[in-house]
Amino acid sequence: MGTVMLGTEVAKAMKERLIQRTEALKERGTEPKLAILRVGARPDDLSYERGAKKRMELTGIGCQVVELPEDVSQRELEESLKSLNRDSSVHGILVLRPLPRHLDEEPLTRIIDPVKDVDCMSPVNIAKIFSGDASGYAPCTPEAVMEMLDHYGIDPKGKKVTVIGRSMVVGKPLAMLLLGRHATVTICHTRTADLAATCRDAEILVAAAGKAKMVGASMAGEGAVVVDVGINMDPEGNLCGDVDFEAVEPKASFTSPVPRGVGSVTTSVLAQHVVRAAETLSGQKRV
Ligand SMILES: Nc1nc(=O)c2c([nH]1)NC[C@@H]1CN(c3ccc(C(=O)N[C@@H](CCC(=O)O)C(=O)O)cc3)C=[N+]21
Repeated sequence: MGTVMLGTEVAKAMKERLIQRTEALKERGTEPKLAILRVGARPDDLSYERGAKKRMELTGIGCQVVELPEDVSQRELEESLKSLNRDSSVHGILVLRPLPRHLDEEPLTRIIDPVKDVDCMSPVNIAKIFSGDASGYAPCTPEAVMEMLDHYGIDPKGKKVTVIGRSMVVGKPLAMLLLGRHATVTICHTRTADLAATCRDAEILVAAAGKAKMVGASMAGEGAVVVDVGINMDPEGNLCGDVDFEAVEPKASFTSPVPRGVGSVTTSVLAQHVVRAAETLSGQKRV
């Protein structure tokens, strides 16, 4: 029986540090604030927004929601983002994605101020993550995986790590963050020849494929660390991960569940990025 890695433990450890930084900002006259830009009302967006608002409140960070109608025009959406860029009371901007199909995300990635881009939409931040420039912001979910590994004392250095999934939101940035910590990273995807063997060979396995319970016991090595990043709905409509937790947990040394795993750390990383942006924008850069 290994250790179950709970997001609440990680979030609790991060919270105290974040409150101190937020208080220090307020003492110097800066009220850190996140703006969430939402188009329409997708259940996934609303769920994340609720968690983000609650987390900001717990850490003393302001949170403003800008809700635009589902049929908003591209021009209006871009104008809305530009006004958040210009608003000096806003330090972090989160554009909930994916956007409705009639909208083009690409121009937004170039409009958003990279210093306020706390969820890594901008090519500037993507390039920084690629080049290992710590002044950039990684997407919150991959950074939540790193926070979880650190909290449980799992050092990726020199470890064989397999990441299932190569999305720009999780798989690819996560591989870069792991590489930055000297892991030996293999990225698996739909064209990988022998997925099960590649997963079994990993000392740390991260599932970010978006396929409910695709990782069974035959895909986890004995004593491996298994991190589940999946956010799926099972046939009964409950949130579930990419990992079959019951089958894998008995073999693994550490396992993160869904819900109550990485997902519940993501908003703490978001809060950390807003605080860092406020420190940068108010000239109170941390040493
Ligand atoms: N730019 C952008 N970045 C995102 O990161 C992003 C997004 N847009 N759009 C929506 C999706 C969805 N998403 C979730 C993350 C965590 C939980 C989460 O906290 N899940 C809890 C359970 C919550 C529950 O039970 O409802 C858990 O895993 O323990 C949910 C949803 C991030 N998203």
